[in-house]
Order: sequence, then structure tokens, then C-alpha cells
Amino acid sequence: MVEKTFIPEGVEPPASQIGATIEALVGTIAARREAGAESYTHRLLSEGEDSVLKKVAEEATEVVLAAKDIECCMLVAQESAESSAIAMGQDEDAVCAELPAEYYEAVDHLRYEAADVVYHLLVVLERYGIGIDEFAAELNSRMADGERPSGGILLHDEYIQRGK
Ligand SMILES: N=c1c2ncn([C@@H]3O[C@H](COP(=O)(O)OP(=O)(O)OP(=O)(O)O)[C@@H](O)[C@H]3O)c2ncn1[C@@H]1O[C@H](COP(=O)(O)O)[C@@H](O)[C@H]1O
Repeated sequence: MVEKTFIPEGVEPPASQIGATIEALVGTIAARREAGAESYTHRLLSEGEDSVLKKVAEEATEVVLAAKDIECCMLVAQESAESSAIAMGQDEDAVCAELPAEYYEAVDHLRYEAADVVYHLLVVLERYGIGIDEFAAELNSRMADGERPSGGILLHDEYIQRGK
């Protein structure tokens, strides 16, 4: 925990799968500060900022394209199912399209690109000294009380500077 954050008194911090994964990756990324140039992460942390910042933008675009591929597969499958229904004299509004293998490949691709975005984003946070708990506090501080995980870390008010 850093001075900017706190956990409400008397509550246990939560445990979760994705939390453990992100924490392990964040630890690896931080440790790569001391690695050599053979480490891709080290290069992103130590070279000019454009390398990692461009990578975040590029990977985010790839997420968009991967999601669009999924949409395209769904549309093609639906249109094909509707055409078949019409040809067979069935109600085209009642058809349920069978999704092709390409759809599942596109979903896998989206997951892959999403992981690329998260990794590069975590490198950016490390580069600019934003700890993972501080980042969690940013997300938690946006949540309503009933929505936030029990024991979720929060930002002290003076560190909430939205839109500045
Ligand atoms: N999670 C990652 C990770 N995700 C993506 N990348 C790299 O990010 C780069 C992405 O570049 P590209 O987009 O050109 O390549 P791509 O992802 O193959 O292809 P597309 O995205 O274009 O489809 C590749 O070089 C990947 O290896 C990562 N490199 C490292 N890590 C983690 O960081 C640790 C330390 O890595 P090193 O610094 O290399 O030791 C690793 O053990 C991993 O846990």
C-alpha cells in the first residue's frame, strides 16, 4: 500500500485468480528494470517512451480489429442461416445461426490481443511509477459501495484528480 491509498478498517483484502496473475506479471515487469537489453520489458522500460506508448496504441487497435472480426463472423453466420431458412420456406427471424470455426478463432484472437494490451499497459504503469494497488484503488474509487470488493483498497480524496 502507498500513502495515496487505504483499506477500510476491519475488512479483509479480497483474493482472486486474476489478481494473483496480474500481481505476478507486475512483479516480473518491475524486476526487469534490473535486467539486460535481452529483455523486451527492460527495453520498453528504459528506452525512449515512444516504444511502449506506440505499442499500447497498436495493441489497442488490434483489440478493436479482433472484436470486429468476431462481429463479422456472427453477421455472416446469421445472414447465411437466414438465407437457408428463406430457401427452405422457413421463418428467417426464428433461425439460430450456427457459428463457424472462424468465430471461435476470432474470440481466441481477441483474448490474445487483450493480453497484449494489458501487458503493455502494465509496463506503462511501471514506467511511470503507478503501483498496481494504486491502480486498483483508482478503479475501486469509481465504484459504488455495494459494487466494490470487500476490503478493496481506495484512494485518499486528495489523490482523486479526475479530468485534470
Ligand atoms: N506478457 C508478456 C508479453 N505479452 C506480449 N509480449 C511481447 O510483446 C510483443 C508484441 O509484439 P507484436 O505485437 O509485434 O507481436 P505479436 O503479439 O506476436 O503479434 P500481434 O500482436 O501483432 O498479433 C511481442 O514481442 C511479445 O513477446 C510480452 N512480453 C513479455 N511478457 C511477460 O513479461 C515477462 C518478461 O518478458 P521479457 O522482458 O521478454 O523477459 C514474460 O515472461 C511474460 O510473462
